[in-house]
Amino acid sequence: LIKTVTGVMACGFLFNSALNAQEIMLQPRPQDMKVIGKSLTLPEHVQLIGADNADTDAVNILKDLFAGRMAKKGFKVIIGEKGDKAVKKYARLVPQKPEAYYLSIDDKKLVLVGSDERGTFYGMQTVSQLLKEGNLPQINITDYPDVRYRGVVEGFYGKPWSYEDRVSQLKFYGTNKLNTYIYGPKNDPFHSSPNWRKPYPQEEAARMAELVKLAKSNKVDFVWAIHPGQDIRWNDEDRELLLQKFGQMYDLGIRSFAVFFDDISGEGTDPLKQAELLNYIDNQFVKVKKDVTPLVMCPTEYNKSWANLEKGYLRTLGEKLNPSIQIMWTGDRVVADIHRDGMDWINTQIKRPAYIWWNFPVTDYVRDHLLMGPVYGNDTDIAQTMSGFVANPMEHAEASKVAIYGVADYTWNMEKYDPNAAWQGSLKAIMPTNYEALRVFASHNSDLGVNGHKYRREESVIIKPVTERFLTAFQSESAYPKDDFTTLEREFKSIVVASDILLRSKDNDLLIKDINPWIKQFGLLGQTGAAVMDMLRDLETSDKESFKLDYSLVKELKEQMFELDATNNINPWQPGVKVGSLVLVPFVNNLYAQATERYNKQFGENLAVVYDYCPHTLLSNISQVKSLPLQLKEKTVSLSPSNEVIKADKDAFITIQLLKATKLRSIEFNAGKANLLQWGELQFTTDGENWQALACEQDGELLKATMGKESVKAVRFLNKSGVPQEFYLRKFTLGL
Ligand SMILES: CC1=[NH+][C@H]2[C@@H](O1)O[C@H](CO)[C@@H](O)[C@@H]2O
Repeated sequence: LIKTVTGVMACGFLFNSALNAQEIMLQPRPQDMKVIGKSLTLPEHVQLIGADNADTDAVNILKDLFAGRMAKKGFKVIIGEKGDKAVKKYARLVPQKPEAYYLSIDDKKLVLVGSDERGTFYGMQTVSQLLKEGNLPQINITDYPDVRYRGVVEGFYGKPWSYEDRVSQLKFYGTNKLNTYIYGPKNDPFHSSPNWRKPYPQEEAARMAELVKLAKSNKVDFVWAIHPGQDIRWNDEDRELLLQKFGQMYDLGIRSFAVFFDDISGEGTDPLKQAELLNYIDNQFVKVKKDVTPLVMCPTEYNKSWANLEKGYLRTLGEKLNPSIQIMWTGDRVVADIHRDGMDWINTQIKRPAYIWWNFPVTDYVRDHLLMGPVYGNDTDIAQTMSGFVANPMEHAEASKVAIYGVADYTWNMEKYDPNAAWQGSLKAIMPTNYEALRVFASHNSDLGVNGHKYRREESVIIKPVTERFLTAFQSESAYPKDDFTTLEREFKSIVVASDILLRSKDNDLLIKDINPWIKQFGLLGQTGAAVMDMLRDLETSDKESFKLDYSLVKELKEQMFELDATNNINPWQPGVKVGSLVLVPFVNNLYAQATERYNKQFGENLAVVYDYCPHTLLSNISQVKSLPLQLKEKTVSLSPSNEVIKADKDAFITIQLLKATKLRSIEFNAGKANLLQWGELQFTTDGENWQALACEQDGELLKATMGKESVKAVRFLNKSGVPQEFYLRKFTLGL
């Protein structure tokens, strides 16, 4: 033993057990990594070489990592960018690509060479991850990003992120090698019409300048976007006002700019005018300033389902826009995964690689849901077809990190992207201690529910087949498999435990505070499910008394869930707090109803059988509308509003049809247009056949029908102008 220890001590290190490449999980996954020897303990003394010329942010991280170990002589740490003298010997090993690096660690030295400053910084992020275990693997890494611009576009409707949110985000991007943050919150009045013309108030401007500085030290381009299209006038005055605003943002430190023309109607949608304005900005501002990155724009036709090829909007932009201007694209639809054929199509139209705006995990059209599942569904052989890939997140910043982490892995090394590995890594990153509780929560909160974009995600993947098999068995009166019963019961109990742990977790206060209502709702769902399983056990043992108790408990818990849903996250779009909506909630509701029916039959009782679903129907011939969900509350049925511009052809209609004719308390409709009644009409029918106009009073853009005494079977809004119309679907609500 002595000999062995003496042997390894010879080179001044204690060798730990050799890690093999698989055990070393790095985020994002590097392009090429080779373990070349056993891990080393941290050297006592570290001798820095090249630090004066190397990237400052990288050197700062290095000094933190090896704090207290700096010395004149010792383990060599050689750091620099290609071209620096200190790393001359290794320069040829660094890939000739932006943000690339070469990292080599052996028992004598650590060498880190960046193809540029970002490369060195990213290499240092990797060193920081390698040191996490408190030792140094002997390793060779050659690494670089697949996609040029990678990150996030804060481009959603709803409550913009807070300053604290953004600070946490920018640091997260630095750690995960994301280099782009596009600031474009739809509800920031100084981003969008009409106040895009105005400078930020002093206080807000100062905060923005702070964020820009933080972005810089995390190697993130802070891209400030403007959204002028809804009221821009194509004249010199507005053009100069826009340049002035960019100038003010430049003075705050902004060096990257974007112009969004999405979700607008009217004059601002003219592609020729848009191109002229953008080229003017490019020539008079971007090219003149010299330190500003290429201009980014979001087109009005930002997805293939809205492309009007005869009008040639996209082709015009492709032909007219300066080649360096990046054109954003959400894919085949507003919310869609990105595929090769779609990329080939758009790149041909716009004569450049598209800059992807991926509308995930944004939930501004399903605000009652959280999307915390894996990032998956995008092709992994399309890195060369895009210039950028930014994700549009939820208004819940911390919760969005699950998806952002996945996007960081996907865009850095696309071919080797593994959705599940990235998903687990993200959960560990945002909640290191209570990872398991968060995994349970996130695995059942990943689908959107029924929505206008028809975009769905997997949810409760492991337990889904068990619930289906179990329910089928129960319905067919055959004995359900005992181990399925146990599996389900355990799942519901693990949900209760996970919820309790998360509510008290100290891992990530921002996250727990932000999604608190969903965690509470999740705990109630777990309790409800466990109580329904108890009802089944009572049926098995013919224990009437216990059954009635468990039945009442479930009824009470469901009312608590309803109450929590009705009093949290209230908003005019999709209010409330939904959890496990794809698999667990329908399963629990169905089983509860079926067990009650079984009980009534078995004991000749008549406990109320409650099914939860919306019995009313939405009918429409507008493709953007017909898949929207109806929301049923105690006293109202509403159509889920939409953020986009609705294009309604002549004779377009939107109908809410009730299960049976009912006297209505109120009918309200808001299309975001004051001139609505010039081209549209609110109508009702008592028999589903004959329609009559509703007398309405107009309060701004809101239409309120005066109610008659008839029982109404359906209400519809009709475009009776004989020509296509554009409007917003802000509200369509019937008071029952
Ligand atoms: C490019 C684009 N603009 C809109 C649209 O996509 O839909 C997103 C999801 O609703 C919304 O957040 C965004 O502001």
